Amino acid sequence: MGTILVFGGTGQLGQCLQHVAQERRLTNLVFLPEAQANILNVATLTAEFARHQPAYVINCAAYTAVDKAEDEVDLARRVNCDGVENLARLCASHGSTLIHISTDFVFAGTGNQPLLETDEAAPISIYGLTKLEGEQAIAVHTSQYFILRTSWLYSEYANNFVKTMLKLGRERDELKVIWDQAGTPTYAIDLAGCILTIIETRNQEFGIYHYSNEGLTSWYDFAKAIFELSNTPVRVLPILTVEYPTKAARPAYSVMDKTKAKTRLQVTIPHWRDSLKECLSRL
Ligand SMILES: NC(=O)C1=CN([C@@H]2O[C@H](COP(=O)(O)OP(=O)(O)OC[C@H]3O[C@@H](n4cnc5c(N)ncnc54)[C@H](OP(=O)(O)O)[C@@H]3O)[C@@H](O)[C@H]2O)C=CC1
Ligand SMILES: Cc1cn([C@H]2C[C@H](O)[C@@H](COP(=O)(O)OP(=O)(O)O[C@H]3O[C@@H](C)C(=O)[C@@H](O)[C@H]3O)O2)c(=O)[nH]c1=O
Repeated sequence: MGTILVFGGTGQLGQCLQHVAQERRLTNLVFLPEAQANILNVATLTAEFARHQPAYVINCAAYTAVDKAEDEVDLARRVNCDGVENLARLCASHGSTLIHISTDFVFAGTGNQPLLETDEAAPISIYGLTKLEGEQAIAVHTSQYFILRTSWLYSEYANNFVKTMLKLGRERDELKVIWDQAGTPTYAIDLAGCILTIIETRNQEFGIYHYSNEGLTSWYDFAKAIFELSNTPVRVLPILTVEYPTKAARPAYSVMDKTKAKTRLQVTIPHWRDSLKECLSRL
C-alpha cells in the first residue's frame, strides 16, 4: 500500500483518521509532528516527501474559522489555497495520490435540490472561496487526486457544533438555533473510514466527490436531536438566520447528492441520526 502521509493530523478529522486507522490495524500512516507538518513551508515539505516517498497524501490541514476568515483573508487563502497547491505540486512530482477535503460552503446555497459535484460552485464566504481556490489549484497541478467535499463535520475530537451544543446545553436553560439553513451533518469518523477505504481498495476513480451522512436537517433540528439523544433538558427555540448575525454568510441549502461516492467509492453511508447516536455514546 505504501506510506500514507497525513497533514493536519492534530485537527478533528486528523484525530479521527488516527482512530480509524488503529481500528483497521493500518500501520503505514505517518502523522508528522507539528514542526514538520506546516503546509506553507515548501522546504520542509520537500524534505518530508523525499524522506517518505508517500504513495498517498491525506490533507486534513485547513483554515476552518469561518467567521474569522472574513478578517484574515490572506492567512485563510495561504492555508486553504497556497498550502494545498504546495501539496499538489509535490504529489505530482512524486507520483503520490492526494486525498483532500473540501466543503459544502463552496456552494451559494440558493437552490433546493441536492447538489451534484458538477453543480456550479459560487461561494458566499471567504472560507468557502479559499476552499474552492484550493480545489482549483489541485486540478491544475495534478490529475491523481480525490477531493471529498463534506459538510457540518463533528466528532468526539476537537471543536464542533455537537460539542458546542452539549456545553451550552449544560450552561443554559434556553438556546436559540437557526432553522432556515438546511444541510447534512457528517460524523468525521465516517469520513475517515471513507478516506481509508479509498486507499485500501486502491481506488483509481479520481475526481471530486460529495460525502456527508445520509438525510438532511437544519441546525435547529440537529440541536434538538443532540439534546434529545443525550437527555439534556434544555429548551431550543428555532430562529431565522437574520436573527443570528454572523460575520460570514452561510449557505441556506447545502445538502449534497452522494450518488457518485456510493457508486464509485464502495462506501455505505449511515444516516446522520444513527451516526450522531454513535458519537454521543463515545463522548
Ligand atoms: N469542521 C467542519 O465542520 C468542516 C470541515 N471541512 C473540511 O474538513 C477538513 C478537516 O476539518 P477539521 O478537522 O474539522 O478542521 P480542524 O480545524 O479541526 O483541523 C484543521 C487542522 O489544520 C491545521 N493547520 C492549520 N494551518 C496549517 C498549516 N499551515 N499547516 C499544517 N496544518 C495546519 C490546524 O492546526 P492548528 O489548530 O494548530 O491551526 C488543525 O490541526 C478541512 O479541510 C475543512 O475545511 C469541511 C466541511 C465541514
Ligand atoms: C452556537 C450557535 C450556532 N448557531 C448557528 C450558526 C451557524 O449558522 C450554525 C453552525 O454554527 P458553527 O459556527 O458551529 O458552524 P460553522 O462554522 O458555520 O460550520 C461550518 O464549518 C465549516 C468549516 C464548514 O466547512 C461547514 O460545512 C460547516 O460545518 O449554527 C445558532 O443558530 N445558535 C447557536 O447557539
